[in-house]
Parts: sequence; C-alpha cells; structure tokens
Amino acid sequence: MSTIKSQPIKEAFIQSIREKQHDKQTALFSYVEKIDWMDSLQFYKCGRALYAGERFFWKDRDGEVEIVGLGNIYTVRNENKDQSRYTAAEKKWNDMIESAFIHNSFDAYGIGPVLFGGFSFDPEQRQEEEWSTFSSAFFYLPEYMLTIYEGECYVTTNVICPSDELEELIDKLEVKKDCLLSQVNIERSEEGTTLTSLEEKGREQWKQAVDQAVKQIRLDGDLKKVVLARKIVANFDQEIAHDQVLERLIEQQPDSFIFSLEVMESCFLGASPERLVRKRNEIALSTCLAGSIRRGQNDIEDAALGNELLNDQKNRIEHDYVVQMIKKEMERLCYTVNIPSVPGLMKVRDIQHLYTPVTGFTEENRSILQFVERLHPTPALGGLPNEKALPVIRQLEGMDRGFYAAPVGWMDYRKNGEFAVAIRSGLLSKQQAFLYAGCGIVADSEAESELAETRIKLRPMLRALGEIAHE
Ligand SMILES: C=C(O[C@@H]1C=C(C(=O)O)C=C[C@H]1O)C(=O)O
Ligand SMILES: [Mg+2]
Repeated sequence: MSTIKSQPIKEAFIQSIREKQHDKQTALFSYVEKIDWMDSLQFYKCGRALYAGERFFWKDRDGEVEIVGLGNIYTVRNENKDQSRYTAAEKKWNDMIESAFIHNSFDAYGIGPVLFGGFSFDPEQRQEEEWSTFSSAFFYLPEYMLTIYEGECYVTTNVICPSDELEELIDKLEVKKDCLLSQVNIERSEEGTTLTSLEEKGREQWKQAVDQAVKQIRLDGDLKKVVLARKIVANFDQEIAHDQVLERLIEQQPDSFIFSLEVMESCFLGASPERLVRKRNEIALSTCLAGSIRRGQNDIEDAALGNELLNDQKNRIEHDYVVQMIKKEMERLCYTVNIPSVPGLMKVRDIQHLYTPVTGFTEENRSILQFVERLHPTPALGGLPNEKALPVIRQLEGMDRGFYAAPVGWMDYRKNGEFAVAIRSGLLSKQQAFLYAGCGIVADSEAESELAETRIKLRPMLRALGEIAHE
C-alpha cells in the first residue's frame, strides 16, 4: 500500500547511525511515509485484534487533523501531584526525542513521533477504582500511527531498539504494517448492548452542592465561580463495544473534537467542543467556552435562544471569568494575544455556548505542555480563582473526575500539538459507562436550571451509547 518502499528508509537510518557514531545504543527510530487514502476509523478497528487496550483516536473540530495510534511502545506517566507532572512528562519525552532517529520529509502536523494521552483533572483528588489504570500524567507512543492532515494520509512507524537490531525489526514491522493497511474490515460483528440500569443517585445532593457553592460565592469576596460536575453510571447487559460508541460519536458530533484513549480494559472517549490549546510553531490557539443554552426546535427558535444567551447577564459573567483568566495566562506565554471584545456563539448538536476564540503569537520553541500547564484548569472547568475553587470542588463534588474535564490530546517531537478539554465524555469499562457533566456556578446560579444544563450535556454520550433512540 505504501508508496515509499522500506529500503531507502533502512539505508537512511544506517547512514545516520554511522554519521552519529551511534554504537548500538537503544534509541527511538521513527519513519513517516505517505500512503493512499485510508479511513481513520477503519484503521482503528483493524488494529483491535492486535492492539486492543492500546489504541487512540483523535479528530479535531475543524476536520484538519485525524490521528489514530496502535500499540503502546513507550509510556510516559507519573503520579506527581503538583505542576511537576507536566515538566516531568516533558523531560521524559525530550530525552527520548533527543536521541531519536526520525525520518520525516513531509510538511504536515501530527506525523512522526507523537505522544497521545493527557492529565487527570485534579491529581490531589483521591482516586476511585474506575480510574485506577490512569495516572496524573499518562501518555503513550504508538507503534503505528495513521495521520490524515488536510486530506493526505501518512503512516508513522516507531520502534525502540538497539541500532544493530534495527534492520531486522524494520522488516518485521513492514510486514505487520502492510497487513494492517491492506486489511478489509475484519471486526467481528458487534452485537448492540442493552442498558440494564442508569444510576443517577446523587441528583438531590448535587443540587444541594450547587446551592452551597452559590452561598460560598456570595459570602466570599474573592471566589467568583466554581464548576460542579456530577457522574452517572450506566450498566449494560454485556461488555460495551468501544468501537461502536466511537463510530457513533464521529457520526453524531461532526463539530466536536472526537477522542478515544484506550488504557488496558478501559476506554475514555468523548466529543468535546472545547479546545484547551493548539500550537503550531509560533501560533497558539485557545478557546473560552462557557455559558450555555439549549438548541431550538427550528431555526427561528434556535436563533432566539442564541440571542437570549448572548444577552443574558448571568451567562455573560460566567463566560467573562474564563476570558479574564485565559487572556492573562496567554499573555504570559505569548508576545501578542488577540481576543474579540464580545463573545459569539458556538453551536453543537445539543447545546449552544458563548464562545471567544483566543490567538497568540509565541516563541516557536515553546512547548505545548507549557500552555497546558498554565491553562489547565481554566475557569470553564475549575473556577475563579482556581486556588479557591479547587478545594470547594473537592469538598462539594466528592468524586474523582479522572480525565473528565482535563486536557486530552497529543504532542509531537517539535513541541507542537493540540489538547481538548475532555468534556461530554465518559469512561467505558467492561459493562459500565461512567458519564460526567458539569456547570459553571456563579453568584446568580439556580440549582434546578443547572441540573437541566447537565442533562443536555450528557446527551452526546448517552446518544452514542444508544440510549437516546428517537429524534
Ligand atoms: C463542564 C462542562 O462544560 C463547561 C461548562 C459550561 C457552562 O457551564 O456553561 C459550558 C461549556 C464548558 O466549558 C461539561 O460539559 O461537563
Ligand atoms: Mg453554564
């Protein structure tokens, strides 16, 4: 399938190993080839037989970049509870890249050595059973990766080995790769699962927590906003077919980031409209997304609701806290930052939000993880100020968010990448799905309408699980 044969790649590696007088050391060897068109989901599904539990999927909301990874050949993880979780992950990745041999002659994003994964929302929160295979920082480097960038397909092959074993290994990897690329869909037909129960236990407690947060905000002069989330657990009659849920998310949510991160028997996936940060060389993008209203039944109602949202004081304040913080942090990292002075609307299938895009110009060599470190959690998911909001969340929410509301995405070997804020998401684990949704609570919030907002935010995952049948 691939248009470039492996021979020149082997020769190129051997030559650069010689030039560097590399002396048989173990290193990462990574090579990129352009291939004929291949569907990303198809590649993901084809990888199930060999790589179940070690696959990831990424599609950005602009439809520019899709990345699918198969096989975990190198894990970057740590359990650090402070900001060193970012710097430690960065260091481990840099060390690997420094000694790597990379054969990439293409001008595209998301190719070559790429780490995929994310950070937990709050490493200080006690961990619950369902998140036990995730860490406070968790990424992996795939063996094979398909990238679709601006309509062109690329395959990256990664191998970590002593250089004198490289030739033999490349031959083996080529055979496996050709097999993955030429496979027609060999998935066993997955039977649809049936929901047996939906546990929504904490609804009343959650409303009380909202009232409590409102009280604290009104009493405390500094605390302006606290984002409170709740979890529902859906139990199924058999193991949930991850691939089917992912396929439905792709179909049903064309305007969102679609991600899936398999970690052993669990799969964290979702369809998020919210970008935390994208960095391509000197350009960094972020997004302020907060303030919500439902979609209308028809265009007229929908536009009226959008207008209502744009003019609603409570939602504008809720949104503005996010703008203040992101602006401040982006200005620390960028030479110039452009932000429109008033928000617009972002509409996705079930909901519309107040939306302010942020563009910054930065040093090309600044790492995307520095942005993640400074931006997460924004007041769209944490609160304002964070140091006051996070303890309130820990106390009032009383649950482990895991990777929900946290940065999930990828970074390459050139300090570029993209992270979404992993909302509208869920963790699939055998016969259970843990689904999460939250709301920004400000001084004028009302518990009942915030609860209604969480119901709307749960819809994308419930629909992908087949639980919203008629529309
Ligand atoms: C917390 C969530 O969403 C966030 C909260 C919003 C709000 O309260 O208006 C809007 C967008 C997101 O930043 C979620 O979807 O779970
Ligand atoms: Mg809200």
